[in-house]
Amino acid sequence: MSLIIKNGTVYYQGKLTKLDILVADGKVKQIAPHIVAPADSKVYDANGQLVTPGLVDIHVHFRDPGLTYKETIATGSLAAAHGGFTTVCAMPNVDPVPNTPELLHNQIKRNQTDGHVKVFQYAPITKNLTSTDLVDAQAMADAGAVAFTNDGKGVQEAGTMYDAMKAAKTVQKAIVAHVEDNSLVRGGVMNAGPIADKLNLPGILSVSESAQVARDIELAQATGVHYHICHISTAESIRQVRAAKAAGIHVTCEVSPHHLVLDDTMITKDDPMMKMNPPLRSFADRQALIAGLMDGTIDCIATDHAPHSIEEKSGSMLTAPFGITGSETAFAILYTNLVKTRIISLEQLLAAMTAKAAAIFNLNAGVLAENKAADIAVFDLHQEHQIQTADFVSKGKNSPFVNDVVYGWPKATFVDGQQVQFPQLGGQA
Ligand SMILES: NC(=O)N[C@@H](CC(=O)O)C(=O)O
Ligand SMILES: [Zn+2]
Ligand SMILES: [Zn+2]
Repeated sequence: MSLIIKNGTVYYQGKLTKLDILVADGKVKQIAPHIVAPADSKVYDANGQLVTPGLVDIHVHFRDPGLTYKETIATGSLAAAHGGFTTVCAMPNVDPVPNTPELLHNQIKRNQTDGHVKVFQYAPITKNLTSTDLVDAQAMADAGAVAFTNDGKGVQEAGTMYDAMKAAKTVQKAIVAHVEDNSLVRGGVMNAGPIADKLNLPGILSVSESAQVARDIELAQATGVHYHICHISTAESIRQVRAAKAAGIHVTCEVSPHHLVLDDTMITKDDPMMKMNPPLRSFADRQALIAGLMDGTIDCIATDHAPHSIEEKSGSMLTAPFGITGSETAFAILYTNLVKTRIISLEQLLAAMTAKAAAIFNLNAGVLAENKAADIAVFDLHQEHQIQTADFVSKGKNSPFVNDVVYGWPKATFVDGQQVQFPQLGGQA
């Protein structure tokens, strides 16, 4: 049976246009104004709504296996779909870490069987993420790794990073870096500066990120690897990426929604929901991130969806784990805070969450086109929505955006032409 998504404002070929989309056999068959639907078609009326390619998130944590009380592949991928994402890349900081091609292969199979969206899998750079023992890059690439990352931990030694980059370059995969020099973190729980001082909380120096960015850009130039920076957060890091790109070094980077809309001036008390790694930086850093997104220094937006239990995220920032959820709130938070306020255009936001995100690893996603998979998301830009923890299908309720009033709440998500159902919410309106 075919499906027709009618009367939506469709993000197609970089523009927003009133179009219909005809779907059959899981694929987009036609995109045009006023399509006459085959008689037996199901009709989804998207009148007044935004219709986009399924969003692409190259940075999520599913905690499965090992920490499934926080999230599973099933719940995390359902949360992704609930946020309008149809393609994600899952981080390897699970337990056990997929250190071997066998474990990675098994993880990829489980992503396919349990996933409600298309889940690509990262391999670690080094065994158990903290050792200096490199994984077998060729075997991991053959097993299907999308790229290599130790996300959650910085690679501390330049020599380890250099060897990892050489190996990744040989198998034509990217090194995806959580940039953090442990010797500059100093037990901090939020950004170092006047706000941390006022709250009497230990600060994380912003050079803990940018010093390693500087090192890695040098190493990327020397090895020729594709070097991708996770959740970039400081003005100094942005300045270095901008210069590296101008010099023709193959560097890309992502920014998380929370670093674009929150900064440390908004931390008014010891609040674990405001604790994430990297920390919310200064107002000036946040302005530099927005400028970097606008001028293309930042390639894409990725949520860093990092679910934790409510018990873990209660109490003090001194003891709570780093990380917040992001899949379900990303689009609405960014639309409300950056597009409705006319800081960036809707087209810019959508490019950074679809085609530009997919392009980083050449994923076949993020673009609506005839004969491509019918991975589609629908958002309501007009209706107000107050975010509630009860909205979340993720096991993680650790969001600093609860109670925020937003626009752009997701209405429907289609994966290969099938509308994803959200049983915990009793289906979506
Ligand atoms: N971002 C976070 O604060 N936490 C992430 C790890 C990471 O992305 O570095 C996690 O796995 O919880
Ligand atoms: Zn990280
Ligand atoms: Zn992460």
